[in-house]
Amino acid sequence: MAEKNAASVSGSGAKVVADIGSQPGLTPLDVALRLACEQVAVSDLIETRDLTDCFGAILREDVIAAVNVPSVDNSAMDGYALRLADMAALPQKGDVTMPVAGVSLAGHPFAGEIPVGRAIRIATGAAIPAGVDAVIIQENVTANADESEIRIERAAIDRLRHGDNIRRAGEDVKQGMVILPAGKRLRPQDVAVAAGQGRAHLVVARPLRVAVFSTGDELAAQGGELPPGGIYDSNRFAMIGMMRAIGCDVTDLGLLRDDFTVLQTALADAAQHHDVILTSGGVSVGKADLLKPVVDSLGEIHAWKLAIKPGKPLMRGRIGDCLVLGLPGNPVSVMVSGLLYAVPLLLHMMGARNEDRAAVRFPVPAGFNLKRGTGRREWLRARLHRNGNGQLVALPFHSSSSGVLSSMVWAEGLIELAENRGSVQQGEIVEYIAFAGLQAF
Ligand SMILES: Nc1nc2c(c(=O)[nH]1)N[C@H]1C(S)=C(S)[C@@H](COP(=O)(O)OP(=O)(O)OC[C@H]3O[C@@H](n4cnc5c(N)ncnc54)[C@H](O)[C@@H]3O)O[C@H]1N2
Ligand code: MOO
Repeated sequence: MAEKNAASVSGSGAKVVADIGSQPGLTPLDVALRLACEQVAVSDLIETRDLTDCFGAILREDVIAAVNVPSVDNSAMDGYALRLADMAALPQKGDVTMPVAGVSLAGHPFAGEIPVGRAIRIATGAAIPAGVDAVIIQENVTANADESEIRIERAAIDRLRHGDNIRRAGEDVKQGMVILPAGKRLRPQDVAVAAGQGRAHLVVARPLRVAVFSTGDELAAQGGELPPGGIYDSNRFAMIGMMRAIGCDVTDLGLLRDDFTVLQTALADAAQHHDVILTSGGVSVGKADLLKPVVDSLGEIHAWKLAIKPGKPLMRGRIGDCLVLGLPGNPVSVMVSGLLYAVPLLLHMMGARNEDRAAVRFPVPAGFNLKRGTGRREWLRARLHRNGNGQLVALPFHSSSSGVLSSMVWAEGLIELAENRGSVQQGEIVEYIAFAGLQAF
């Protein structure tokens, strides 16, 4: 029956039915993210920032080149600017000598046209005088003591071609072109290219205000005693780190007990002052898993349970205008669902372009065997390893438990196994996602 294989996700009155293959009740990640991006609006909050504060921000304007870069033809090397016609007029055998008519330095151009039969001493970045066809590097030239005359090696003359060592105006950036499109997450080179246009400010997304807290009666705060059976809260730090890495303005709301009223009061208050609430724990089906009923009592639940491993019980809801993301409590689940669901969704809210969210993924042979059923997309904590034949293979951590946070410390990336992927045999190709390619690392 079609119903059995369909996940139904309701939100804002909309009912969406997704085909989820062999995991009834679970929504595949791609579907869940697409629905979330449709239902959660791109924030219209933008701000103008000094260039030096723009690193990592999401650009919210198209940056159009105001000037050509370089602004004029200039020399790529230190040497001598020449006319090719003069070279042709010289004796065609042996080294040649030529008088030097002047100097062109960066910021101090030679005025006027190059005189016939003469060279101009030129520095890297200096404007090419009118009439010049090529620059010969100084290593191929010997100047006399007062640099009034040069001797040019024959081999260098024979090699010289029109345009040699000349960088043309607009060769790098042409005036009028979109040099940075809106939605780009600004890396050092992006900010630098804007600086090259003389821009002192850019319009970027205002950081989302994200409230973060961990839930669970077993949790203890750092610096305090660890009660019997207790566990120090680690998830909050993983969440804060991931949110800061994508430029969010994070409020650390600490630990909350598994108590309906405590959670309700804290969430209601946080929703007033934040764009997003990000929590860990309490989203599964246990007696103390109160997050869903609490969010339901204050707003709406839009999605629950994804066809992913780890991270299955992830919840998305809303309290007023505040997005609520309830990540599952297991420490690896927090990180994996945070990196692959929360981070892309929040980047979408800040206006990031799709392409910028693509992780660095590449196919690698498996260096392992794995028995596996199908249904959920799964990520194994992994590393790349060069085997005895010099071949790069992906190796998973020895435990796939979502409680083993140290596996994330060991790992340098994730092996992704698609929903319909069966068992893996050594040597078969698997998808590897490098942490370095994920936005929050
Ligand atoms: N009967 C079922 N039980 C469970 C299911 C299920 O479908 N049926 N799903 C499992 C999956 S998958 C996950 S993931 C967990 C998630 O449950 P919760 O979100 O309710 O998380 P908790 O129960 O609160 O905690 C799970 C685990 O993680 C530890 N934890 C929690 N918070 C932190 C923290 N801040 N720092 C460090 N460690 C934390 C907690 O002590 C638990 O060990 O549910 C499964 N159960
Ligand atoms: O997300 Mo749960 O961690 O699939 O174990």
